[in-house]
Amino acid sequence: MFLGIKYSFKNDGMDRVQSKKIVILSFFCHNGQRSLKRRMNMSQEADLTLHVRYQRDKWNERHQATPFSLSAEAHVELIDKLKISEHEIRQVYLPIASRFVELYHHLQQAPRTANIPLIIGVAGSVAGGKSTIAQIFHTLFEDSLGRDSVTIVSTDSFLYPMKIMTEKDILHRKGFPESYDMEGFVRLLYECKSGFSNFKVPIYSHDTYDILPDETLTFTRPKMVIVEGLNVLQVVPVQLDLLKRTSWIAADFLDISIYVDAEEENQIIWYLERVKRLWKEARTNPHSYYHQFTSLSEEELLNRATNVWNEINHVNLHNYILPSRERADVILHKNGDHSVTDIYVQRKLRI
Ligand SMILES: Nc1ncnc2c1ncn2[C@@H]1O[C@H](COP(=O)(O)OP(=O)(O)OP(=O)(O)O)[C@@H](O)[C@H]1O
Ligand SMILES: CC(C)(CO)[C@@H](O)C(=O)NCCC(=O)O
Repeated sequence: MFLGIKYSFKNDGMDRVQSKKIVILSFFCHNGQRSLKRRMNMSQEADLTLHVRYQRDKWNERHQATPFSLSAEAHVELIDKLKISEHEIRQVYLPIASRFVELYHHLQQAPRTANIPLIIGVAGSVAGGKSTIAQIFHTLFEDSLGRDSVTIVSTDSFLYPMKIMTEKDILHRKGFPESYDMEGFVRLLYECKSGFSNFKVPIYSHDTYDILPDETLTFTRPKMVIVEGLNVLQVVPVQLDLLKRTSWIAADFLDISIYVDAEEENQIIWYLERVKRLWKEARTNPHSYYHQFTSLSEEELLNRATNVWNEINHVNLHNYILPSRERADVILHKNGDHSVTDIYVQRKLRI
């Protein structure tokens, strides 16, 4: 095992990031800029000039004067249910969410973009916190735009079912580009941006480790769509039936993208915590993929999961996920306790 990481690995609190490409609204820029180069190795430096880094205290100074409201329902959802601190919501997520909502309203005013959903991509590592951050934004957006106006789609919905992955002999590459129906995913984004009304996507379950055979997510006329997944910013060109001459990637259809970043040591801890939770729940659920491991001791389970991380998720992180980070408009770097320490924003205005 090249990492040799044990479950007891502690967060060392270090942060690092790099990046590239265009962005958003003026409020993100100027204050608190600092070169990232000091923190990067040589091979990454070429891309660093495209992002501006805001350390958390600078970010807070910048946004503390702006009044942001949070309804009682959103408060319950975020603070009581998701267990995100009010501090974190007010200081980090609300300022970003309110600008995305402004952008949505702005686009609604132009006939060309009216009634077309805003699509926000959330990328990052396995167990890095993508779906939690997608959930935070979902709650904040619906607080402004109304209930059932925002949909989260996970790209895991486009993983090939386990049966097909077994036939193709790619189970050991689950989460790698070839394990997804990328054409299906990109087609969904294309249809959202073309003004289609009704959508239907498969559902993936971490419990069964597979696509659920009889369930689908349906949604109609969303105002915003949050697509979260480790491959949202990857360059996997596909051709669509209606637009045969051009190759498309998912990022072609995103209005804004966020990369959720953290030290790998922390990601492994979060991953192992999730595996342990699924394993405990599997004791009373024979349908769970983790039921087959309930005879293992906790140490055996965590050793097995560490191997899975090292052999699959670590390789995926370094070969395919991290190389897409530079493409993100906003990079949120999290500490071991999930608090955001740095916000990196692309300099170029996208829209
Ligand atoms: N901001 C946060 N505050 C507290 N806990 C969090 C936060 N973000 C994530 N977590 C915890 O970290 C773990 C992984 O988070 P999450 O499921 O959101 O990751 P993910 O990137 O969507 O994973 P995957 O893509 O593999 O499904 C979960 O146990 C979640 O509860
Ligand atoms: C479903 C994905 C690909 C992403 O969420 C991931 O959780 C996964 O299952 N990776 C394969 C290796 C593993 O963690 O079991």
